[in-house]
Amino acid sequence: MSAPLLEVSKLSKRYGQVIALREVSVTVRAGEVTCVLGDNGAGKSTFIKILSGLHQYDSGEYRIDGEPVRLTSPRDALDRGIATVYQDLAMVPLMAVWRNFFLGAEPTRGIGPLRRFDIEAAKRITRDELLAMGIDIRDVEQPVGTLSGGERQSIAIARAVYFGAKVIILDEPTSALGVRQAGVVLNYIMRARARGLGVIFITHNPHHAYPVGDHFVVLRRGQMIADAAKKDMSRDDLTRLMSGGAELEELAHELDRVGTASDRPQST
Ligand SMILES: Nc1ncnc2c1ncn2[C@@H]1O[C@H](COP(=O)(O)OP(=O)(O)OP(=O)(O)O)[C@@H](O)[C@H]1O
Repeated sequence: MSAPLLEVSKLSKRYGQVIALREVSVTVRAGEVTCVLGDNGAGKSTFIKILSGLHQYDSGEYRIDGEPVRLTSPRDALDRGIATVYQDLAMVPLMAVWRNFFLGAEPTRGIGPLRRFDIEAAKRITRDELLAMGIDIRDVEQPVGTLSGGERQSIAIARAVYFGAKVIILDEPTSALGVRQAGVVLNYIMRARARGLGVIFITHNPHHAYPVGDHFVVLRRGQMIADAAKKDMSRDDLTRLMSGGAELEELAHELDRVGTASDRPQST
């Protein structure tokens, strides 16, 4: 079997006294969706930042195509085919869909001083690429801000695919969306997978993760509390793991609150 596209093993990271990640191991293969689930403070953002080259890890190993790497910037990650689609999507709402698609990487025509942005090519490529992902935008001249959240997420995914990503990391792509729009995005995740990409889907929602995931990793307070292939984990197991986490967090918070209240001097 060929080397996984991306593999981290026993990755740890601390911020001062806070252990944000403790020995986290995740493997991503071509044509697979790996879901990383966790509630607030589980370490999801830290995990994304390390994979995308924004943060360094303290210990463990990070391999891309089997080769150990120490990424120094998001550019470095992109050059190795690791693209991260953040919640804010890095799009300009007032600009047309096609302009956003090519933001910062415009196709040019001609050479030397005659080199110029090839608008027609950009529009055509945008239309074709979106269609290939099953996204039927009526008009690529439409400002991105007029599209639905699900459509915007899908365009960001299509853009990453077009620009050569082998692995896409999706940062809570469905969390701000209603059920229908979330369904739209989950559909594009399946399409990216069908095109042979490795997908890391970060979410706190087991109902969004389960239908599209091949593998599930659950983080709680920086630690892996579950790591299983779909055949070894039912939807109920995953939901239970996540709701258990939320309950525990809430309980800890409540205990802190009660503890603080009982420390206060009693008024007479
Ligand atoms: N720059 C930082 N300095 C200190 N502590 C940090 C920093 N970034 C994150 N942490 C802590 O590390 C832990 C993990 O945080 P992280 O943001 O990765 O979790 P998360 O799963 O993304 O949570 P959320 O869903 O709330 O964003 C938390 O306890 C957080 O307070």
